Amino acid sequence: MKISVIGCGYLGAVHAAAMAKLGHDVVGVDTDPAKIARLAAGEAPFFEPGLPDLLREGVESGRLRFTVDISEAAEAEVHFVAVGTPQLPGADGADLTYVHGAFDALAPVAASGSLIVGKSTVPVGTAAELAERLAAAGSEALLAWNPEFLREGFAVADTLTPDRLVYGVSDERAAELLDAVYSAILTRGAPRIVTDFATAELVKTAANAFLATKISFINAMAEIAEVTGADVTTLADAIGHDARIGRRFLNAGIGFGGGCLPKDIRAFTARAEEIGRAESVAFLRQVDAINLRRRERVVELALELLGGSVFERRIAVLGLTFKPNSDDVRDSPALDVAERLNGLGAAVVATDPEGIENARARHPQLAYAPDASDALRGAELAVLVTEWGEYRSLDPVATGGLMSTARIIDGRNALEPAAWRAAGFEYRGLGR
Ligand SMILES: NC(=O)c1ccc[n+]([C@@H]2O[C@H](COP(=O)([O-])OP(=O)(O)OC[C@H]3O[C@@H](n4cnc5c(N)ncnc54)[C@H](O)[C@@H]3O)[C@@H](O)[C@H]2O)c1
Ligand SMILES: O=c1ccn([C@@H]2O[C@H](COP(=O)(O)OP(=O)(O)O[C@H]3O[C@H](CO)[C@@H](O)[C@H](O)[C@H]3O)[C@@H](O)[C@H]2O)c(=O)[nH]1
Repeated sequence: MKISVIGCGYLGAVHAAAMAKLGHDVVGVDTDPAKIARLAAGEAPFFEPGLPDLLREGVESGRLRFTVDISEAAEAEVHFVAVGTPQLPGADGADLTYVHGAFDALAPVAASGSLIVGKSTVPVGTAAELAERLAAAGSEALLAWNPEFLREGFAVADTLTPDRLVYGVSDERAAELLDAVYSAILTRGAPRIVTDFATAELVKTAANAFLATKISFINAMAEIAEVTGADVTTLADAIGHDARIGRRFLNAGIGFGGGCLPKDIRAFTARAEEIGRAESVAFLRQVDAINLRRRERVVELALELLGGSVFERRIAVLGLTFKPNSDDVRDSPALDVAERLNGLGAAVVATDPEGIENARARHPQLAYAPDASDALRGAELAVLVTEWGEYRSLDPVATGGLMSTARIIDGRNALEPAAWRAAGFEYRGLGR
C-alpha cells in the first residue's frame, strides 16, 4: 500500500521505517529540514536500537523516502499523523497546535476515500473535533485513531510485534484499510480491538496513567520504607509474585520522565477538568507529586552524605536520559537531579552514553564528561540516575579508586548494595 507518515520524530520515524519493512511504499514528511535530510540519507536522527538498520534497508530498497513537501503524500491511501502533542507552556493540557497544523496541511492533499490515521496521543474528544475540522475544510478523507504503545529503546520491536492494535473508527471501511496496513502483524496473531474514537483515545491515556500510577505506587512504598527501614526492592519482588500485581514497572527510584508519561497524565487531568470529571482522576495529581518528590529525595541524600552542603563539592552524575537505551532527555529526572545539584552550587560533572548532546542543548551551563571514568575522577559523590548497562556493571573497587571519597547514591536501585559497601562505599539507594 502507499502510506504517508506526517511527523517523523521518535514515533513517526520508527513507524515509517516499520511500515516499509512490512512491504509498504512509504513517504515520511516532516517540517524539520535537518531531520528530513538525515532520514533521507538512511540515518537515524536520534538514538534508537535497530532503527538505523531499518532505515537504511527501507531507503536502499526504494520503499522508504522522506520529504518536507506534504504534497508528496497526495498518492497515499493511508496517512499516519505522528506529530508532537507536548504539554502547553505553563498549563497542564496538551498543545494541539502541531496536530491542527498537520491536519490543515493534509486536508487539501489527502485524496477522497483515503484514510487519515491519528497516532499522536491526544485528549479524549480530539478525533471527533478533527473529523469536523476535516469536513469543514471540504476533505472527503476518512478518519481513524490508532494509538501507539511503543517504548523508546524497544521501539522497533514494539512496532513490528505490538501487544495489541487498537482502532478507533467511525465506519467499517477505515478498519478494513487498517487491517490491510497491518496484515503481516495480524497474521502473527496480534490482538486487534476495534472501537470508537473516544475509547481508542482513552485506551492510550488510561494505559499511560496506569503505568505512571504503578511507578508512583512503588515510589510511595519507597518513602514509607525509608522511614521504617524496610527494603522496597524486596517488597516489589514479593508483591510482584502475585500475578494480579506483576513485577514489571515496580522499580522504585527517581521516578518516571520522558516525552510521554509526565505530560500525558497532566493532559488527562486537564481534560477531565474540562469535561467536569476532575475528581475521577484527582489521584493523578498525587501520582505526579510523588514522582517529583523522588528527585528532591536524591538532593536530600546528597546533602546528608556531604554533611549539609554540596557547595563546590565535586559530584559525578551518571546518566542524563530519562531511561537507558534512549538519547531522549525530555522531562528527564536524571537531568533534573543534575540541574538541582548544580543549582545548589555543586561542581557537577555529568555523563551519559547517548544523551550528552541533547542535555547540553537544554542545559549548556552543566559540565559534561565523555564517560563515567572522567566524570568519577576526583568526585566526592557519585549519583547514578539512569541505569545504563555500563553503569550497572561498574566495578565498585575500580570506581572507588577513581573517586576522592567513596560515596554513591543509587537513584535507580540498580546496584548490589552489599558489593559497594564491601568496597568501602557509603551507599544509599531509594527506599532500601
Ligand atoms: N516517543 C514515543 O515513544 C511515543 C510513543 C507513543 C506515542 N507517542 C506520541 O506520539 C506523538 C509524537 O511523539 P514524538 O516523541 O515522536 O515527538 P517528536 O517531537 O519527537 O516528533 C514530532 C515531529 O513532528 C514534526 N512536526 C510538527 N508539526 C508538523 C507538521 N505540521 N507536519 C509535519 N511534521 C510536523 C516535528 O518536526 C517533529 O519531528 C506524541 O503525541 C506522543 O505523545 C510517542
Ligand atoms: O519500574 C519502572 C519503570 C519505568 N520507570 C521510569 O518510567 C519512565 C518511562 O519508562 P517507559 O514507560 O519504559 O518509557 P517510554 O518510552 O516513555 O514509554 C511509555 O510512554 C510511551 C509513550 O506514550 C508509551 O507508548 C509506552 O507504552 C509507555 O511505556 C522512565 O523514566 C523510566 O525510568 C520507573 O521509574 N520504574
